[in-house]
Amino acid sequence: MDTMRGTSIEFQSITKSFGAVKAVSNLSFTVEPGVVTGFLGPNGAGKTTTLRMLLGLVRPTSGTATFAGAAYRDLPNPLSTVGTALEASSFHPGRTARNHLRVYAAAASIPRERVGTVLDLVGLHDDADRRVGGYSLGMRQRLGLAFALIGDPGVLVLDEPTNGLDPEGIRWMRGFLRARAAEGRTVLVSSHQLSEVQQSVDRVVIITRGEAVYEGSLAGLESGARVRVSAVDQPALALALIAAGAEVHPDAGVLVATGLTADEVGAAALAAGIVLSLLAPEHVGLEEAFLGLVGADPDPAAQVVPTATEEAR
Ligand SMILES: Nc1ncnc2c1ncn2[C@@H]1O[C@H](COP(=O)(O)OP(=O)(O)OP(=O)(O)O)[C@@H](O)[C@H]1O
Repeated sequence: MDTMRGTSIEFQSITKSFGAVKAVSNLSFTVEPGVVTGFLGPNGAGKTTTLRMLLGLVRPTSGTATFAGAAYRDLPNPLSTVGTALEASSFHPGRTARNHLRVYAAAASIPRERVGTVLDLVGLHDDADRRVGGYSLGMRQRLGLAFALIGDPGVLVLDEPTNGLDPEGIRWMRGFLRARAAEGRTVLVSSHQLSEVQQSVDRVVIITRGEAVYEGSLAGLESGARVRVSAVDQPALALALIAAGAEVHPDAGVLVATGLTADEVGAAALAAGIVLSLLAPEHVGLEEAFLGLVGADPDPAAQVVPTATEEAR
């Protein structure tokens, strides 16, 4: 089904400082329609600030965030172009989901029938006439999605939609996001936990401390990992790999190179006339690759005493 074509989202050198705090620093990436893009980073990385700039809620210090070239405030029909999930806490506990949505639809001149359609879409049909105060967190998240969809927008921008969901809720969200992307919509979803979105997303943009550290497929995140390599003349090998753009550190008598594929490591050694005695790409799990990028150590014991490099960051 390709009934709805979302626009692309473009972030160009977007930067936001709050006084001395640089929340987002020179961030550039594009989000395409038809796929789910994960926007990942640890707490405080700058995800919410970036999304708020996109939605015109925070003014960038510099740079732009646009929908096919138009800033949010310049969209002729924002609700039918971009849907955003409201914070679960912003619902009035004494009112029903249907009532919330009807008020919202009326205010935006959206036909009343659309309320039933979105309640069905998010699976809240049977609970639509209950007070929101009695809703579980998962039901509130679904209500947030119903709001996002009310104007039938081509773009969905969702801040941490899986936050606090149980595994069943996460599984449901995965199917929901994938279905919206399969309809041709642009889906951008933020999370601080890779594991919560890894089966929902096609592409990821990873930021930490306001800066992008990875943009691409999940497979690329996993494979762009580490290569164990060795030669008789280890110092010459290290120099050749560093010159080719790798980061290199010794480990158990061999070198561990990051930033190059095994093929690139082999080619760099060959070009320098170095005969290798070992060339082994190392399998790194997704979570470990993610944590490696965002600066956390997957081994909790290793976090107790920060290393010199961590302190220097
Ligand atoms: N209004 C503000 N005033 C001052 N500092 C702010 C403001 N909003 C965000 N920050 C700071 O900017 C940085 C990025 O925050 P942001 O909320 O964008 O991160 P995040 O990636 O969304 O984190 P989380 O996953 O915890 O929501 C943090 O250091 C935060 O303290």
